[in-house]
Amino acid sequence: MAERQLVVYRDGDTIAQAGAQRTLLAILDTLSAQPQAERFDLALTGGSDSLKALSYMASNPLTQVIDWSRVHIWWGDERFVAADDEDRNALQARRRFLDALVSDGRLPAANIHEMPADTRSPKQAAADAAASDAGDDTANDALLDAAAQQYEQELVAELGEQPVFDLLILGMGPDGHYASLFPGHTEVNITDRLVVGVNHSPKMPPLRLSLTAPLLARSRRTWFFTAGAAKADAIAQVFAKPDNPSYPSSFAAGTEEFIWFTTADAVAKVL
Ligand SMILES: O=C1O[C@H](COP(=O)(O)O)[C@@H](O)[C@H](O)[C@H]1O
Repeated sequence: MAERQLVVYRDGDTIAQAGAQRTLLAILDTLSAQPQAERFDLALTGGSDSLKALSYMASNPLTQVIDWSRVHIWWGDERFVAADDEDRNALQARRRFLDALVSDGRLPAANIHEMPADTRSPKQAAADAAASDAGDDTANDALLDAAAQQYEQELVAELGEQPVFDLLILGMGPDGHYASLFPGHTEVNITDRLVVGVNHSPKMPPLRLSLTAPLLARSRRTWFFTAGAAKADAIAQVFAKPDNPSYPSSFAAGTEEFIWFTTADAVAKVL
C-alpha cells in the first residue's frame, strides 16, 4: 500500500482546480505512456469538493487532447433515487462534464457505468418507505441488494473478478463517512462483496449503493478532495487510527498513490 500523503491548499476552489488538472494529466499520461495502457478506469464520487473539480475539467484544455473513447467512468457510491433526481451523483457529474463529452461524440455513452437508479413508481416507493417506517425493511433491502449485484456484475464483466480502478476520487463527510460507508453502519466491515446496498443512511437520501472498503482500498491512485473546518475533527480521527469503523474514511487506501488534498482549516487538528 502507498504511504498516505497530505497536501494542504489555500481553499476548496484550489483543490477543485488542481484536482481537475491532476485528474486530466493522470488520464493523459496513462493513455500516452509507452507501451500504451488500453484504458483508464476513473471512479468518481459525489460531494461538494469533487463535483466542483468536474466543472473545472470541462473548461480545461487538456480535456481536448484526451482520447475519451478509452476512458471508463464509475462511481464509488450513489444515492438510490430516480435517474433524473437532483440528488444523484451521476446526474451532477453528467451535467457538469460528462454529457458534453458524450454529445461531442468523444466519450461513448457505454463507457459511463452509472450505478442502478430507482425505477419504482412513486406509489410503490412510498409503500416501501411506509413499510420501512413501520419496521419492515424487506422490500427496500431486496431492491438495494439486487441493484448492488447488478453493479457488481458490470464491474466484473469490465474489470474481472478483482476490479481495480486507475484513479478513485473520494470525498469525506464531517462524520468521517466516505462513499456511502457510514459510522455506526455495518457495511464498512463487509469484505465479501464489491457493492452493497445501504439502508437508513444518516445523510439523506436514505437508500444508497456503495462500493465496499476492500474494493475502494485497492485503487492504484486514491485521492480525497476534502476542504473546510467542518471536516477537521473527522480528519484528525481518520489520521490517528486506520481501519476504524467509527470513522470509515480510515479504511481508504491506494496501492501506488494515496493523497489527501485538503485545506489548512480541515487539518487544523492534525498538524
Ligand atoms: O453523500 C455523500 O457525501 C460524501 C461527502 O460529501 P461532501 O459534500 O461532504 O464532500 C461524498 O463523498 C459521497 O459521494 C456522497 O454520496
